[in-house]
Amino acid sequence: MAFLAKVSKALTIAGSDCGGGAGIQADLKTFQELGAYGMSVITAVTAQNTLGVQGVYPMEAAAVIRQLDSIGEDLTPDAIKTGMLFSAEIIQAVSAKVKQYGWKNLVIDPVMVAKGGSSLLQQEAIQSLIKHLIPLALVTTPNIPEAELLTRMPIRTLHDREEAAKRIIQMGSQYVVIKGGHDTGKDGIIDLVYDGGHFAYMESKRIDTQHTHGTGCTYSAAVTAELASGKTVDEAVRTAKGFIQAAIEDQLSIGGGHGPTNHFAYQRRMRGAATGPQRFLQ
Ligand SMILES: Nc1ncnc2c1ncn2[C@@H]1O[C@H](COP(=O)(O)OP(=O)(O)OP(=O)(O)O)[C@@H](O)[C@H]1O
Ligand SMILES: Cc1ncc(COP(=O)(O)O)c(N)n1
Repeated sequence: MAFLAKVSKALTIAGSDCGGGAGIQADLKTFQELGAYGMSVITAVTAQNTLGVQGVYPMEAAAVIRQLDSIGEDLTPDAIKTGMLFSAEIIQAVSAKVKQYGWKNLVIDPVMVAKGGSSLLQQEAIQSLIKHLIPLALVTTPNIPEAELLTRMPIRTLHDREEAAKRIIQMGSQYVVIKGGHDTGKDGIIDLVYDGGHFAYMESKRIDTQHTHGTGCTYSAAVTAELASGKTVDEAVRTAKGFIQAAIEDQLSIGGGHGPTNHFAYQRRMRGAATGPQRFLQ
């Protein structure tokens, strides 16, 4: 008799990045590397590469709803993440389906603006995110500018960040991670993790590189893959930090601008680095 292997399943609801560094593509690569079966619901197609975003083509809400139903009618994700959602209409559709199917372990990466400055979320959709989606979240993972827009407060100090984290918990998310990638003031980076009870500070050294396209997508996808396999939030954010640190450190030579992170790096290190895709590049 054939042996049917059980595998954890992770779903990403996000935009496509044809250049492969961010969005759906970064998420699926990260799921695969961390052992989760990856599924995707596409909210928008973007034309982008390491030089910037050349086009944004949102899906009709009906197409997003149909994809969500195809997942919900047959497949039960063990964890879900959202990335680029683009409009209030899509956010409301996603929130309704998460509730309808009773999906748990929702990670929200509140993607708003691409590194090059292109808008990936309509301004008026921010309120929708706060009202409809964040109350369903297990973990919300804004970067500093996103946390400022969600909370409408400037974030300059660590104390400001703690205050912003409290406000995001009040919106209904069970955990919040305010990522420190945009904090230019110091040599080190601190990701602040808050569960409504106590603050944890995940510190790492800042890697001096321009190849950080898709760091937020990759980080939140790693959290999602770990939650899908039954890890706690504390365990998941720790592994995700290791995953993104390796992915930024072991730079790939791809494109002429802000290159993608290295999704192979974490597992390659785990295997002892002797084998793996990078050897073909040397
Ligand atoms: N230069 C860096 N060196 C080390 N870690 C970094 C660096 N930049 C970002 N990170 C880490 O990458 C993760 C994502 O953080 P970041 O603040 O870049 O998210 P983001 O801005 O949402 O990403 P994106 O630009 O892809 O949307 C965090 O864990 C952060 O600490
Ligand atoms: C489809 C999609 N989703 C998310 C991002 C954010 O990533 P970054 O801020 O690194 O450009 C992106 N550029 N494209």
